[in-house]
Amino acid sequence: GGSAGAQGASPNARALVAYFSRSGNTRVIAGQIGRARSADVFEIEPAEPYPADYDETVRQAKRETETDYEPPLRGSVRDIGSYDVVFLGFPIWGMTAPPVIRSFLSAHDLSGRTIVPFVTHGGYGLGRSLSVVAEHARQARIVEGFTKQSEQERETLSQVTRWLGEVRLE
Ligand SMILES: Cc1cc2nc3c(=O)[nH]c(=O)nc-3n(C[C@H](O)[C@H](O)[C@H](O)COP(=O)(O)O)c2cc1C
Repeated sequence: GGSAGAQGASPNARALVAYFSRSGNTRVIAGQIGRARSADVFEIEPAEPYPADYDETVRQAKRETETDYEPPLRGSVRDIGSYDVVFLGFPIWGMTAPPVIRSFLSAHDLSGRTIVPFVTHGGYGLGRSLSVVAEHARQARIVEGFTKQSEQERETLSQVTRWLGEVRLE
């Protein structure tokens, strides 16, 4: 509805939390928003899951971003038009939004809706991500969101690998 949409994230607006997360940092924030605002929560997932291996995922994501590929989604939001506000969460992948975020925005008409981005990154900032969101949701209003520097899976993995090389079993 137009008037509720114009109020942005007012308490009466019907809100959806839609997020993508690989290692869980963004998922924690999504859950908190969902509980605090009694909002529906939708996890954006590719139809074909990314590899468990981190480096393979980095390579695949790089390829997909370079070719503007929009991976098919596992599911979509029923009746997206019933939401006034969409809290849209994702991690930064290769200095931009992950490919599935472009898929999500292409598959859901957010005209006249308010998008509130929440973004986690490993220390290199938001990159191009917010312009990519704007380019794929041209008729939506995008308001200032939330950003947090979070754990890097790569760093955790290398610490664990180092430790496993030294662990004393007796
Ligand atoms: C494929 C991939 C690419 C990444 N690229 C970046 C990057 O360009 N800049 C950055 O700051 N962090 C980068 N990161 C780190 C994540 O943005 C960061 O750890 C984020 O909090 C992960 O969120 P998640 O736990 O919700 O998946 C990357 C992580 C992955 C898996």
